[in-house]
Amino acid sequence: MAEERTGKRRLAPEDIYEIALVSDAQISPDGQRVAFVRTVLDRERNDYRSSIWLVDVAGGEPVRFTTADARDSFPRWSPRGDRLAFLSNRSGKDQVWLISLGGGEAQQLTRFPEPVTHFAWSPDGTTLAVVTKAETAEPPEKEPEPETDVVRITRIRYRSDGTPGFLDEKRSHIWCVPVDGGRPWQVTSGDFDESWPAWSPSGHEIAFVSNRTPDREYNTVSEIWAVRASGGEPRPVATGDAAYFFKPVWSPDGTVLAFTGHREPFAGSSRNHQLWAVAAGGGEPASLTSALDRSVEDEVLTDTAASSKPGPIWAPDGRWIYTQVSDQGNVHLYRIPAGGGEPQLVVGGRRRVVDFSLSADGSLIACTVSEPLNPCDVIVCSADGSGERRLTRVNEEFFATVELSEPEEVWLPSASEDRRPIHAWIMKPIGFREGVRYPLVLEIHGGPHAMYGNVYFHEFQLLAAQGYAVLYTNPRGSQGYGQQFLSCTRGAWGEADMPDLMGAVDAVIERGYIDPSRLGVTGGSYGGFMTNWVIGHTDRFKAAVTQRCVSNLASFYGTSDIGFHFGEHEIGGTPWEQPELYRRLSPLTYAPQMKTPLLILHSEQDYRCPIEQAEQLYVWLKKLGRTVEFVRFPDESHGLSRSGKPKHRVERLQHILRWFAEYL
Ligand SMILES: CSCC[C@H](NC=O)C(=O)N[C@@H](C)C(=O)N[C@@H](CO)C(=O)O
Repeated sequence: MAEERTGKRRLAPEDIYEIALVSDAQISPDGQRVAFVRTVLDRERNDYRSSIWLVDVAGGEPVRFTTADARDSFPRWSPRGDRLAFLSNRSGKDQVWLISLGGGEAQQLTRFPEPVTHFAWSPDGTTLAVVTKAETAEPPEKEPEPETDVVRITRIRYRSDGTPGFLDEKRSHIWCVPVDGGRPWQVTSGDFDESWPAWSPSGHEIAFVSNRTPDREYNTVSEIWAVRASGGEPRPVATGDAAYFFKPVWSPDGTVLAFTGHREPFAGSSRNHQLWAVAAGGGEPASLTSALDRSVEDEVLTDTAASSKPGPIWAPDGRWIYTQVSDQGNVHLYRIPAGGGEPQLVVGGRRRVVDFSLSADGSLIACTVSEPLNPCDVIVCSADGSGERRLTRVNEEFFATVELSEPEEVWLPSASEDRRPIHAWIMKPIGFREGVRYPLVLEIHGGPHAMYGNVYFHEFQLLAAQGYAVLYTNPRGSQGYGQQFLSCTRGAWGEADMPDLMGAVDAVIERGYIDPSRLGVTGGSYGGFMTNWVIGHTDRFKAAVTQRCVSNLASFYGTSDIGFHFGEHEIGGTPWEQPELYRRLSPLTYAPQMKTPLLILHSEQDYRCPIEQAEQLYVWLKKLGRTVEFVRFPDESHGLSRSGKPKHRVERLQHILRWFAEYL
C-alpha cells in the first residue's frame, strides 16, 4: 500500500478545499514587497473567498493584508507605492477599494451601479481609469422594476458563457475616477464595448481595446484606440477588419504602443498571438515575434488555478517588452527587444508563469508560477531571470500529507502516416508495482487550440490516486508547437487528431504495465467532442466520460455563444454552405457505432457548449439501447470544473471516479 510505504494518504475529491490558490503577484514600485491574491474554497458557504496578502522580497512569512470576508482581487500599487487599489465585492458588486500601506481600513472608492471589471492608475497617481457598464457614477436611489419578464432578442450576441441570463444592452466604457475626491467622469461612450485602459506616460491619453467597425455585431475584430483622458473623440491606433489586438502598453517615452494579437479575421485562438508595436500616433503595426512561432498568451489548461490578467510590460529603459510565451506545455516569461531582435528567455523551466510584474526601476520581477506537483507559489528574480527565489510555500504543508504522481514528459509516435512524435505526459498510478498491469485513462484537452502542460491538475492526480495510469497529450491543433501544427484541425476536427491520440495510447501500452482491455477516455468541451468522436470510431475503450461536450456541429453553430464565428472558422463554412461537412464531422453521426458505456456530464447554464449538445447524445444513445447516463449540474456554466460552486466541483469529480470504478 502506498500509505504504508510513504506515510502519506491518497488524494480525494474534497481535497480541493485544502488547496489555496495564489495569483496576481504585484511587486511594489520600490521592489521591496509583493502583493498577491490568495483564494480559498469556502466549504460552509459553498463559495470562494479571496484576500490580498503581502510578502517581503527579502523573505519572511507572507501576511494577510485585507481581512474582509469577501472576494478581494486585482491588487495594483499606486505609482508612489504608498497604497493599493483593488477590486472587492464587499459592497455587493465588484468596486474599487483603496488601502494605505501605512495602516487603516480599506475605503471604498467607486460606487458604480454596475461592477468594475478592470482599472489602471494614472502615472501621477491622482486618477484611476476604470472599466464598467455603469451609465452613472452612483447607483439610483431605487432600482427600476422590470416591466415584464419576457425577453426580446435583437442581437446575434445575446448570451455569453459565464454571464447568467441574457446580455443586456449596456456597454462597457472607460471612466476616470479621482482617487482623493472629486466627481468621476465618463471618458468613452457609444454603442461599443471598451476594455483594458492603458495610460500614456504623460497621463494625457488612455489607450484601450474596442471594436468600432460598422460590422462589429458579426465579426470578431478587436482594435486599439486612444482617447484624451479628459474625454472626447477617440482616435484609431491599430484598427481594421482583420485586427484581433489586445492588451496595449505604452513605451516609457510614449512614442510607441505594443499589444498582443494577430491579424486574421475570425481566427481566434487558432493563430499564434504575437507581440506587435505601432507608432503611438497610429499606423501599420509590426510584429516583434513573428520568428518565434509561438503564442505570447498563456494557453495552458488546468483545473486548479485562480485567474489573473497579465499583459505585456515595457521595461522602464524602453529596451525590452516582457511577455508570456506558450511553448510545448510550458508558459515562460520572455523579454522581446522593443526595436526587434532575438527574444530572450527570462523565466523558463517545466512550469507555467501564470502572471508577472516589474519593479519601477525594472530590476526585479515577481511571478506566480505553477508546476506539476505544486499548483502555485510566488517567486522573485532579477530582470534577466537570475537569482530566482521562492517567496511563498502556500500548499507545502498540505502536499506533504498526500501522495502525488509525478508526470513523465514523453514524445510518442502518432498513428497517422507521418508517425509524427506527439508531446505527452504519463502518470503512473499511486502504489505502482512492477509486473502489475493497470487500467489507463486518456485525457483529451479542449480548445481545440489550447494545451496541456507542466501544471498541477487535480482531476489527473485523483485518477492516479484511484489506481489508474493517466495519459494526456497535445495532439495536432494544440498550442505551443507552431502555427502549422496549430492549424491542422481546421475543417478536420477528430479526423486530424484522433490518430495522434491512438498512437500515444499504443505507445503507452507497449511499455508493458497497461492492461489493454481496460482503457478509459474523457475530456471537456472540444475534449468532450473528441471523447464522443473516439468512441464513435473505435470500440477499444471500455468506459468514457464526456464533459461539456460538442456532439452536433450544426446545432452548436446556432446555440453556442461563439458558434456563428468560431464554428464557422473552425469547420470552414456555415452549416447551410457545408451541410455534408457538418454531418461528417459531428460525433452524433456516429452514435449508432458508439458501444462504450458513456457518462455525460454537463452544466445547465453552459452557453459555450449548450446542454442541448448533451441532451441529443443522451437520447440517441438511450434509444439505441446503450449504457449511458446523464448528470446535469444546475446553475453552472462551461467553467464548472475550474470555477464552479465547490460542492458541484467535488460532485463532478466523484461522478468521474464512480463511472470508471464501475465500468473500467
Ligand atoms: C483556448 S481555446 C478556446 C477556444 C474557444 N474559445 C473561443 O473562441 C472555446 O471556448 N472552445 C471550447 C469549445 C473549448 O474547447 N474550451 C476548452 C478550452 O478552454 C474547455 O476546456 O472548456
